[in-house]
Amino acid sequence: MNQLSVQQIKGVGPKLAETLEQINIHTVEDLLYYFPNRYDHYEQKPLHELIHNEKVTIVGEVLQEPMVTFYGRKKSRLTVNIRVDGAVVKGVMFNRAFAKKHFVPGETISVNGKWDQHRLQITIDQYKKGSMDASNPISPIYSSKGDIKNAQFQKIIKQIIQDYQEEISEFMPTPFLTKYKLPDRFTGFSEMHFPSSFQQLKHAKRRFIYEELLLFQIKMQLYRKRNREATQGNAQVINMEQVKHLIQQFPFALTEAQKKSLADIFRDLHSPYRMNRLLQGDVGSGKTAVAVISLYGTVTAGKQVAFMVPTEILAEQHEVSLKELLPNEVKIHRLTGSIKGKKRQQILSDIEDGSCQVVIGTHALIQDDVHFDDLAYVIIDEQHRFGVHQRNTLREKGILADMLYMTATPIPRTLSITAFGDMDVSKIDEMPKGRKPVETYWVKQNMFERTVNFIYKEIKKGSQAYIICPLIEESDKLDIQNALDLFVQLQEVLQGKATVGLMHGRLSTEEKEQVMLDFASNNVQILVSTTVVEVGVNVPNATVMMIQDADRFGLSQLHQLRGRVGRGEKQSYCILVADPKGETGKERMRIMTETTDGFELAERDLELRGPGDLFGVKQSGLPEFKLADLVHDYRALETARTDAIELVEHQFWKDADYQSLFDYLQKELDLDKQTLA
Ligand SMILES: Nc1ncnc2c1ncn2[C@@H]1O[C@H](COP(=O)(O)OP(=O)(O)OP(=O)(O)O)[C@@H](O)[C@H]1O
Repeated sequence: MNQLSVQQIKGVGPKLAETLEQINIHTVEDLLYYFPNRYDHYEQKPLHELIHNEKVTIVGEVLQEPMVTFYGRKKSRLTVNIRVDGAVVKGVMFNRAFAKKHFVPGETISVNGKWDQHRLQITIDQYKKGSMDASNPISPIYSSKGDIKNAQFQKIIKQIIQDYQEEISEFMPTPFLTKYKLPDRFTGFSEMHFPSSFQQLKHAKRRFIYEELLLFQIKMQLYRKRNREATQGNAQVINMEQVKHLIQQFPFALTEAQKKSLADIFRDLHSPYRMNRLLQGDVGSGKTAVAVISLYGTVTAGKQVAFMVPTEILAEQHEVSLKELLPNEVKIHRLTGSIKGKKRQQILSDIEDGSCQVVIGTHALIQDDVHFDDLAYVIIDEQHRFGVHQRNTLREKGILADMLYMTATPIPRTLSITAFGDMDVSKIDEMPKGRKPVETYWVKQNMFERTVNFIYKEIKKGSQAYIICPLIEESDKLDIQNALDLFVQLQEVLQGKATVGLMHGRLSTEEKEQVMLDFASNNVQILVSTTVVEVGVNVPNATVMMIQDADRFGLSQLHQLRGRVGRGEKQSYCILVADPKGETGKERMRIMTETTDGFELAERDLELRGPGDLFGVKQSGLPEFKLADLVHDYRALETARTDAIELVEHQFWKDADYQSLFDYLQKELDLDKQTLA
């Protein structure tokens, strides 16, 4: 039935079909899943029960001809008096002067709009001659994408529900429908589009939310199964003696959590299955150390490693630490977008002939002209910035290497089982010994001088500081302290006392490199920067992180920034400079001063801002659900996941009762039973 094209629907001509195609509706099923984005409620209530400022419906008699006044260019205001229950209500409608003819004195009219109780006035959105259809008071409103009017949508969908009842077959397993008291598919669709009551609408929504999450989770579990089982021949022969030797040479002893993660990774690297693992750990917990040790394993197996990071700064920084930590004979190259010409050619050729064992770089690593000789291990740092799409690019390129994704962003469980449901997870849930929690203070803008004095005192003790600003240059629109201004100002104030550096995204690669080197070697004591230092930058001697206009950042981002300090043994400080106007801004500042636990912050951020903002849904490749909401439908998500795991473990595709579910999934997944068996 989902194959049925919209053109086959009665009343849909080629032109309408084309418009539907433009908004990505090709089949009858697409239309059925095009749920209303809200519902208007035309329930009539007595005047005294109407609530001020709410949308209401009023039915009454038009008292006299409406009055229309014109003002400005093309603007108009229509006023009409309507008699309701013996009272007179004033109806006001803007810029629809043509509607005057529909308001005929003595006739009944129904109007819908915002109610002003004090003036007994309604701002009319919709009107209809005669009484409202009392039999169907809940009316679906579709988002008016394209040129299709709401009434048209209603008509087509009504038609489908009438004509295709037989074809709308159920694919959800009956035991689940019974267990969760969910309506069947046909009832679900008809209640979603034309609810008989809000209660029924609620059940229909529950059904489709669960359906959406269950299908998604089954896909994840199937991917996971397929990845684990269908990619044999990946076993690496690692020289663990050499790896142990490297660990002994490290400047510190590994934490238990690091050791455990390493054990997980080495188990995967040794195994014939392809690793698909997420390494999660709060900022500064020592993920990079784990990555370095594990990649050395692959080097000892005589194979190549690609280490992908989100920014050029990080690529440089990691290159330096890799060269420091790994034995001299390991050949390491850095490949980023800004490396061009002969140098690039040389690097590409070293990668292709296998003489270079470790390549560290940005997206440039997955470009078409990069060919590896024997790539066996890919590490991707700051996972959410690459997202599912790029993960798939690697997969599509036929790269069957073992994969490790690292993220410092503590991912709330709801998100991790959604975005990373197809992966195994290792967590570093312990900080290296001797770390002191960063002390966080929230100060107002007018305390700037005191804060700078504080920073100066820290610098006299030999430490360093970051000052982060949201924008590079002054903007007319936003009254934000900007990096350039602040840089100039500080240079003046601290002349002869401290060196100040400036870092932002518009500097050339060489300039950025130089500034970072100067900061890393303490030639620059204060680094004024935009958020380019947000992820991964590691200068353990820095003890102050001051963030200007801190209320403009989300909690997770503030936490990332704060994570740039407190990376050594000295006490570190984070100073949030902000005069937030709204409650959410104030709340964020308070939360930051109360906890340094990344997971708690991420959960709070999710509550305050929603999953889209936290990760930037588009870039992150987080699935965009039609109905399900990752915050509110948390329970349904957990249930769906448990059910999906169970279904896949029990090989539901072999069970006759689950055939329709399998058939439904198969179309999208391109899976056949042989590969699954
Ligand atoms: N076990 C350990 N004991 C002491 N210091 C450690 C340990 N592991 C890592 N470090 C040091 O802690 C700092 C942070 O480590 P690393 O950069 O590996 O963390 P990370 O988790 O990658 O951080 P981020 O997420 O912020 O990039 C580094 O200076 C590193 O040398």
